[in-house]
Parts: sequence; C-alpha cells; structure tokens
Amino acid sequence: MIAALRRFVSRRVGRRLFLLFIVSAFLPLAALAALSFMQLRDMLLQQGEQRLAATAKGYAMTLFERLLLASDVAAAAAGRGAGPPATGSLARLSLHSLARVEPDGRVVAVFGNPPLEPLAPAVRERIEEGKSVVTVKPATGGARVTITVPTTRGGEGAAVAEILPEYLWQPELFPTETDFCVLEEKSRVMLFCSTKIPDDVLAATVPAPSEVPSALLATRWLRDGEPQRSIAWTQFLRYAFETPDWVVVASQPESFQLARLLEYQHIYVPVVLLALLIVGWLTIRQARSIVGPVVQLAARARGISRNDFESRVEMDRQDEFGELASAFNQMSSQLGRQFAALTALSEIDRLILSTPDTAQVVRTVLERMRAVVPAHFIGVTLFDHDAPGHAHSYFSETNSTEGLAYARATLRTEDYELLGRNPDGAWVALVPGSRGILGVLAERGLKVAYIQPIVWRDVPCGALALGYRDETSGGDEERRQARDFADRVAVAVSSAWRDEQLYQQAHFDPLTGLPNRLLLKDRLTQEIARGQREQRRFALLFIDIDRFKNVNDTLGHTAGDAVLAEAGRRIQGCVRDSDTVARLGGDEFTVILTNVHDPQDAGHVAEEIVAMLSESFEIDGQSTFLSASVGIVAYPEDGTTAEDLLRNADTAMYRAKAAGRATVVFFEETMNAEAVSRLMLDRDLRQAITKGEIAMHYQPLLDLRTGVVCGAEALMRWNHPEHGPIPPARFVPVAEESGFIDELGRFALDEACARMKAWRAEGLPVKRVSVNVSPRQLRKVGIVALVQQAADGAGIPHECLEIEITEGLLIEHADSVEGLLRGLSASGVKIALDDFGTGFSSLAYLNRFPIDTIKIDRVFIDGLGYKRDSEAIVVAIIAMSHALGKSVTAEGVESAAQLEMLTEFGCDSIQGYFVGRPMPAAEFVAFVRNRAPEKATAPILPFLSR
Ligand SMILES: Nc1nc2c(ncn2[C@@H]2O[C@H](COP(=O)(O)O[C@H]3[C@@H](O)[C@H](n4cnc5c(=O)[nH]c(N)nc54)O[C@@H]3COP(=O)(O)O)[C@@H](O)[C@H]2O)c(=O)[nH]1
Repeated sequence: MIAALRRFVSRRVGRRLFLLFIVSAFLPLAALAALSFMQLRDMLLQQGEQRLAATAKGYAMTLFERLLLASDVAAAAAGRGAGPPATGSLARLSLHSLARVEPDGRVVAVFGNPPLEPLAPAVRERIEEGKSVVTVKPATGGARVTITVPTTRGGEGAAVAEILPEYLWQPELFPTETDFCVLEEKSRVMLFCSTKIPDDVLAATVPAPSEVPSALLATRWLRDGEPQRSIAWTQFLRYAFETPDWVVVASQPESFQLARLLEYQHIYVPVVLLALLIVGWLTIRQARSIVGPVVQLAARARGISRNDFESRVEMDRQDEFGELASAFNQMSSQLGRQFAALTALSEIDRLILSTPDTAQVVRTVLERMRAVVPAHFIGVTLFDHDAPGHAHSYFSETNSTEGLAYARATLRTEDYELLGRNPDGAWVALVPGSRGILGVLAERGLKVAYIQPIVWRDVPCGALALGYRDETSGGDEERRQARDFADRVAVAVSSAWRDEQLYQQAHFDPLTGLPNRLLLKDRLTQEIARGQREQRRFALLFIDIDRFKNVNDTLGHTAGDAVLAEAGRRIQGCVRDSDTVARLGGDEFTVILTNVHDPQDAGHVAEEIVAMLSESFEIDGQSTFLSASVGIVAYPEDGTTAEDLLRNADTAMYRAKAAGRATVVFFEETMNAEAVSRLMLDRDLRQAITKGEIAMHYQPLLDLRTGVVCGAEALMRWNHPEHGPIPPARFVPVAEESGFIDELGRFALDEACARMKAWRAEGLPVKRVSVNVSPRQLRKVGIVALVQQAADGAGIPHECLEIEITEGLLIEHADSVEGLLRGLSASGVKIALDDFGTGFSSLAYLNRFPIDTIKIDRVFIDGLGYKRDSEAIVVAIIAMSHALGKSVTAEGVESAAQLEMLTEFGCDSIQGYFVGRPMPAAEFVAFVRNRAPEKATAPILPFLSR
C-alpha cells in the first residue's frame, strides 16, 4: 500500500489527486471526528455533573432520612421503662449510645456511654415543643452526631442518642468511584469525608450559607494529577433538627464520568481511521485507474515521438479509458502507416532528385508501397513515350516472395477513357479476360482494383493500380496513398521527360532536329578518342549554304527555316546512320564521316551533298536555288583535337567560298599558314599608321558630261617595310576581323578631308572626295559624328565628302544602318552605293536608303562590248538610278569603248584605269591640273588619250 502510494504520489496527477483527497475527504472527516469527540466529551461531562449532583442530593436525602430514622429509633428505644435494646436491634445498629432524659431532668444511660449531662435549656425548650435536635461535635476522624428527641408528647422525657457513624454515613453504600464529604454549612466543620478534599476546592464548591438553597456548583480539580469533578448539595436540616444545614460534596474522577468516552474513543478512532483508510484506498485505487492509463498513454505518446508505432497500449477496460486506448492504438497504427508512407515518399523524392531513371523510381515506389499499402497487388503502368499505344507495367504481389515483375501492355481506347474520365482514381471490378492496363490484374485472379491515373501536364501518362482478391475494397487511406505515390511517379516521369527535353534542347537543334554544336563537339571528341584507340581515320565536313541570307531577306525567315530543315534532311540523306550530321547555327552544317579509309571517299560524299543542296528548294510554291561550299578535314592528318579539326574545316570551307562557291575544298596546311600570316599582318598593321606606312591614294572620277575631274576616291595603301606594298583587299578584311578597321577608317576620313581642303584651297575643280567605309565601321556607334567631325575638323562642307558603302551592308543590317545613313545624309554628307549589281541588288534598297550615287561594279563594265547581259544590266541600272534621281558612276573603266558606251548610255561619271589609277595626293593634283579648266568642255577622249 505504502509502495503503491509512493508510486502514486510520484506522478503529478497522482499528487494532485492525493492532495484533493486530503482536502476533500481526510480533513473534513478528521474535523468531524474531532468535533464530535469534543461534543461527546462535553455531553458526558454534563451528564456526569448532573448524575453527580443527583448522587449528592440523593446522599443528602439519605442522611436526612437516616437522621429521622435514628430519632425515631432513639425515641422508641429510650421510651419510659425500656431496657437496653437487644443486640442486633435497630437501635444497636444505628446508635452508638443512648440515654434517657427523665421528666425530672435526669439523664439515664440506656446503653453505651452516652454523656449524662442535663439538656441545655435551648434543647429542652425545643424538646418541649416536641421537636428533635441534632448536635454535632467535632471529633477525631470526623464528628460525633447526637440527636435529642422527645419521648413523650409533653416533652417531659427525651432521648439523647449518639448516631453510629457507620450507620449515618454508610460509605460501603457509596456509588462507584464516588466520594462524599459532609460538612456543616455555617461552621464548615467537616462531619464526614470519605476522601479528603482540599480546602480551596471545598471553598470553591461549597456555597455561602443562605436562606434558600443555592444552585449547585461544580468544580474541577486535580488529585495526584488526575482531574476530579466535585459538586455540593445543601441539605436543609434547620427546621427538622434545629441544626445548621449540612452540605454534601460529591466527587468523582473525571475519567469516571468520561468512561464512556474512553470506550467510545477506542471504537471511534479506529473506525475513523478505518474510514480514512478506506477512503484513501478507494481514492488511490480510483486515481490509479485514472493515472495508470494516463501514464500508459503518455509513455505510448513518447514512444510515437521516437517513431515507435508498433507497441500497443494494453488496457482491458470497458470504460472511456478503454475506448481511448483503442483509439490511441488505432491512431498509432495509422500514424505508423502514414509515417512509413511519408518516409517512403521522401525517399522517393530524394531518388527522383538523384536519378533520372524512371524505372528505378517505379521499382522503389512499388517496394515501398508493399510495405505501406495493404493491397494484394500493386502495379504501375507507364505509357511508352516512344511507342504510342504501348505501355510498360511493373507490378508486385504483396504476399508473393517474388520481387518486382514486368510486362508489356498494349493500350486500348477503354484504358485512355478510364484514365481520362477518372483523374482522381476509380474502383474497377475486374472480370476474367480484361485487357490493357487491367489485364495484368485480371490474370492474377484479382476481383477489384483501384486505378489511380498518373497525370503529367493534365494528360494521363500511366496508372497506379491497387488490386484486391476480395470484393471488400481498401479504404480512403489506401486511395490517398495511391494518389500520393502516383503523384511521385508523375513527378519522376515528368522529371525524366524534362531531363530528356533539356538534353534535347541542350544537344539538338530545334529547327532541324540535328545535333547542335555541343553534341557535335562531344561526338567529335569521342570519335577522336576512338580514332586514337583503334587507329581509325574519319573526316569532318564543314558545309555552308551560299547566299542563304538572301533567302531570309527576300522570302522571310519562315521560308529560311524551311530551307534549313530541308537542307539538314538532304545532308542526312547523303550519309550513313553511323555518321553524325550537326547544325552549328545559321546556315552552317557539319558532318562526321566515321571510318573513312580514303579522304577521297569524304570528297565524294561532300560532292553529293553539294549536288543535293544545289537542287531546287520548293518553298511556298516557289523554286529557290542555292548552293553550298564544303570544307573537308581528315583525322588525324588535319588536326587531333575537336577545335583544330573544326577550325581547319571552317578554313577549308572559306577557301571553297573564295574559290567561287558550290565547291568542295580539302584543307591544306597552307591554309593554316594563311591564318597565321593574317595574324602577323594584323600585328604589323596596328603599328603601320604611327610608323607612317599607310598612305591614301586618290583615283580620279571623270564627269562624262563636262570631262572635268569632278571627284576622287580615296584608297588606302600600305607599304610594308619587309613585304612591300600590301593591297587593301588583303589587309582591310584582316583589320575588319580584328577591329582595327575603326582606326584605319578614322585615318582615311581625316586624310581625305584634309586633302579635300587643300584641293579647294588650291582651286582644283574636284568637288568631292569619297571614302570607303567598311560595314563594321559603319555599324559602330558614333559613325555619324565621326564623319561630321572629320569634315568639320578639316573645314570642308559636308557635301564635299562622300561615303562609299557596299550593297551587302544594306542587305545584312538594313534596319540598324538606315538611321545612320539618314543621319549622314541629313548633315549633307553624300552616300554612294559601291559594287552595285554584285549583291542582291534590289530596287527596294535604292528607294529606302538615302543614296546619292550608284557605282556600277567593274564586272559589268568589263563585259561591255562583248557580253549582252552586262550591257543590258548597265543600261538598266543607269535608267533605274536616274529614275530614282540618283547619279551613276561606272567603276573599272579601262577602255575608250567602255567610255563611249557609258557616255551613250547616259552614265554620269566614270572611274577606272582608263581615266587614271589611284595615285598619291601630289600626283593627283598634277593630274587634275593637267586637265586644264579651259579644256574641260572639250571631247573627253582626246583628253584621255593624251
Ligand atoms: N574600308 C576601306 N576599304 C578600302 C580602302 N581603300 C581601299 N579599300 C577597299 O579595298 C578594295 C581594293 O581596293 P584597291 O586595291 O585600292 O582597288 C581599287 C582600285 O584600285 C580598283 N580599280 C579602280 N579602277 C580599276 C580598273 O579600271 N581596273 C581594275 N582592275 N581595278 C580598278 O578598284 C578598287 C576600288 O574599288 P571600289 O572600292 O569598289 O570603288 C576595294 O574594295 C576598296 O573598297 C579604305 O580606305 N577603306
């Protein structure tokens, strides 16, 4: 019990219940016990007091009666003539001695030794009245009580008797535990005392003498430490015996009065204690029946917090605690399943993040579901991404020892309908012979299945199935879990497909579906590694479609895209499956031809590609003809790294373009040397201006109507200290490529403007100097300001400066260039369109841009006189230009015949060796001066032929 109590109070709830018990049961019970004990004691004391008073009164009455009896006995025994009474007679039993008072006053002894003194007058008088007199004389150990009674009616005779103390007091008849003391009231003479009472107690107990009896007084005092109770009763004697009243003091031990209390105490205390114990025991028992389950449930809750979902709360009770325990166990199991499911889901999440392998994710899903979902069959069917109408089914039977199984399924329309109609899953009754995604389940004798579609981007991409052997289907919990796991599979599928998409996007060209530059490099690196390993050769073709830009500009980008896609297909058609065709971007394609023994084989393939790309492209009902230039490199002869091979193939392709396009060119080491030489050239060029190696030469322009040198084209010349004169056609492209063209261009502009200023100062008739501006230079921010600054810096009107731009620039950068040209034109600077006719000459350009002069390319002038179409083209250009209000300059005029024809065609001015070659500034001045102003209107030919 103590141990149980200790265990019990060690719990907080137990302590509280225990305190509650103390406060609500123990204290009231104890208080009630104490109160009733006190009341009972008071009551017993009160009763004792009353009994004691009655005892005292009764004793006093007995004394009175004994006195009366003694007086009668004395009177009778002392009657006249009576002899001594017989022994044993009443007189002998009650009287100590007896004397007779004769009528003559003599006192005669009847028996014993009575005092024989004559009666005192007062006594005599009383006797004569027929009344008795009691006198008391103190004596050792008490007092002698004498009674005098008349023996005759007249009072002549009397009897004097001393009363036997034993008779009078009769202590043997005292009630138990009761002592009496009798004292005379007035004199306080103690007549008798069975046990001595202290004087102070007597003083406090005995009332003061009075005519009327006073109230009983009770006192409590100690005798030898033991409480005593005393009470006094005054017996009226004065009228009957002419003697002071006697006071009877009765005493009893308090314990005697409380004797019943002690008895009661012996029963009451054990009963109260027993009641308390019973209450306590019941309280503990009841509290334990509350605390015990609470402790158990708390321990179980702690167990759950430690992920222990298996243990159970064992509580075989039919009350609320029993229900709570059962609910707790259910909750624990459910939490366990949910925890297991969440753990499985998080494991799957981690797996999804770490592997792109959908099958592995599906396997893990099935394994984890087996542990969590109480279904007889769990399966995942995934639609075959690459084979529409087919699916992969992975499944697992929960009570089978076999692991994961796999089957291929053919999908039916009903499958798609089932999944499409029930995105949140559906219960399906299985019938033998079911096909599609239900086939695997039906084959295993399952009766019912829950089918949860696996949805990605709102489209089912598979299904998760839970199969059951009996009709009683699983609950909501399984359905929820099925949905969660299906979501994970969907994420895995989407993740895998997205990875695939990302891979596709990163490695394939979306337009043609061909590998892009990244994948090409990868494959090239692999091929190099294989080549090294297996001593095998391969070839790399670099294909660029000639003038592809024209297609975009004239037919639009959609058409351009269609041409590129078709070009990719045609190239692909020319090679084996083992070869790699890639699109590098724009109109550039490459082909890795694996296992090439003879480079000539690569040449044949390249020729075939060129031929295929030369065939017409039918775009939007229009036939478009293109060509391609192909550069070829062979591994390992032309490079051993992907970068080297690509660069060299590119170089070869450029060489093919330079060779007239629609050509195949094998890379040669000399091509590489050329690239190196270009680098050297660029390095030297950067110092050429400061070293004074660059100079501007001026080629005259002759006005065909006046024969006057009306202008000059500024052409750059570089006199290299080691290599001698280097033509601009060689170093200008290098400068363009390296960016140094900006500086060269600025130099040309400044030089030409300065020269123009000098010519004007010298009075030369030259109205304008034209400067070639490269496309890159023109597209540079600030070109307008730069040109204006050059003119303004030299102090020449803007009209004296002409900018020569190429047709290609207008075609390739029409939008960005238009504003610049308008800016220049607005400032007065003239604009000439160089090399007209060689590019994609279009009337639209002439109209759109602020061009002042059209310069007909040399190739058309060359053909004048012997090429009909050249003549027609020149005539058309002149007519068209004039119609648009533009002047025309013919370039490269080298003969009088050409001059004549051009004059005839109405050309405005000419430029060419026939008029004069580009010459240093000083020579140019002399040249112009030779053409005297007065001769300016003379026929031109004689002037020129001089
Ligand atoms: N951006 C710059 N380009 C410049 C600059 N200087 C020259 N160039 C460009 O270099 C290309 C080659 O120029 P060049 O070798 O000077 O040849 C020019 C003439 O010498 C040549 N020409 C002139 N008349 C005849 C002729 O009767 N027969 C013949 N075979 N050649 C002739 O033609 C070139 C001028 O052509 P064009 O510019 O198209 O008017 C050349 O493309 C220059 O543009 C420069 O400072 N900046």
